[in-house]
Amino acid sequence: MTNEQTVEKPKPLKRGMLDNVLEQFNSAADKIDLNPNVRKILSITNTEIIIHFPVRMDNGEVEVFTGYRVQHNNALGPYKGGLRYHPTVDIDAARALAMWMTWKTSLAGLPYGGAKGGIQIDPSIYSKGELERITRRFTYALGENIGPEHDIPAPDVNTNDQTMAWIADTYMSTKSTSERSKNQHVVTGKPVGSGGLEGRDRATGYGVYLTIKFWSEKNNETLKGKKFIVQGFGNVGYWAAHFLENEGALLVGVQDAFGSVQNQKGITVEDLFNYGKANNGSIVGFPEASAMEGKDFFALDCDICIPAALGNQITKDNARSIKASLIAEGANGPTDVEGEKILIERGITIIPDIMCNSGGVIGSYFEWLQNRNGELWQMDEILEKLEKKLRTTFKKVTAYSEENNIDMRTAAFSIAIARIEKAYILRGIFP
Ligand SMILES: NC(=O)C1=CN([C@@H]2O[C@H](COP(=O)(O)OP(=O)(O)OC[C@H]3O[C@@H](n4cnc5c(N)ncnc54)[C@H](OP(=O)(O)O)[C@@H]3O)[C@@H](O)[C@H]2O)C=CC1
Ligand SMILES: O=C(O)CCC(=O)C(=O)O
Repeated sequence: MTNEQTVEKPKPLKRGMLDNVLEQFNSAADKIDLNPNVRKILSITNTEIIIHFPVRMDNGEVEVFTGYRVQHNNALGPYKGGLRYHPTVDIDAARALAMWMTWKTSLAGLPYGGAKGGIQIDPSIYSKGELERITRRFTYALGENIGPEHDIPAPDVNTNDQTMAWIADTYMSTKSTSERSKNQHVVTGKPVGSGGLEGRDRATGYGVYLTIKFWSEKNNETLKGKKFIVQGFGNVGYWAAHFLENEGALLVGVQDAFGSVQNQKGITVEDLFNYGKANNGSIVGFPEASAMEGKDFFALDCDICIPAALGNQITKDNARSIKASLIAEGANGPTDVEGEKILIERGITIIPDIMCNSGGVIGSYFEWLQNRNGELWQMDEILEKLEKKLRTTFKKVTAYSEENNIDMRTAAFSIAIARIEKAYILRGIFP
């Protein structure tokens, strides 16, 4: 008798965001023949912080949370990037998102490097008081790993101006009285009444809209009457939809974490926003639209598709069914490498995340400067400056893409990486 054992077959490894960002990086690095030493440095993160910290809950019990901050690279300036509160936050997600920040800040010509972090948590199950204590404890535990001239967090998924105000307050309270106000720019995305920038709330979505507008102008098209869908109706998705609607485009489908709705005759952005506010943040049941299966969402009939939620949403499983001719990546890493290959084969244009959603970090830079210089900027001048900066980047990326006959993502990565390479070489470290 043989002693048979059931051998479990190894499960296929699921491609993660880190695989994607590294593949995107390597593909651009090959194209520009990146200095091999710089390639080694940029392939890995500089610092990775994992913190387990205890917080007392409303019921008196103590829960231990896990927070992350990954600092990828700071060759061009202090680390910069958001904090995400979501169950999917882990070390690999933080690494990938930190790398995207490095390319994003470099591409935008900002004096920053890249970082990202957050807490592995479903914030919807905690009270506001608990979230405040969690945020303050996390900030305290991060200590001098963040700082206004060292690493400057900002909002991301499930964090907002209130979260940033708690972080700023906690961080500043660790300084001597005379030093406190000098440290306000330890975070950006703060409330306007507390060191925040007019317009930072809409900066990312405004930037998404602008890059779509620039693309239409370049192709002698107008946005009027163009149909668009948005995955994620939070900060980025809502504001992008708001500005597109103002320009005459028609929102025909929205998906959030709870469900998906569609109406080919159009969904009024403000009505959906108000419905969501009154409905615990969910769009489900919105009376001016019909519910639909989430799996069919990206196959909706439309001209423009805006993924503005999480990473890895457009993959080989749904890329063939996409009807839009333009994908504007509001989210970070929404299209995986396999999905992207299919989209490119099909002639679908992608405005890559590191350009498309860079309005947020550009707005953050303005806030940081405002705080640093003791100034107060007005909304009009801020949006104007933002547009100017994004237009410059857009022109550079499209020109590079055309000259080298490559897609916009590879062009954007190439420009971003070359700027960092130049900084290293100018310092004389790697001749
Ligand atoms: N905030 C910023 O300034 C910037 C953000 N980004 C990126 O934009 C994206 C969105 O961020 P932001 O708008 O700030 O985050 P928010 O938390 O404000 O909104 C996130 C939205 O995504 C939805 N969502 C979450 N999970 C899913 C899912 N599985 N399927 C469909 N929808 C889902 C949420 O739905 P629900 O409300 O139901 O949970 C919510 O509508 C992220 O990728 C972020 O990294 C990029 C640059 C800057
Ligand atoms: O505003 C910032 O500093 C960064 C925002 C962010 O996290 C992002 O661009 O992905």
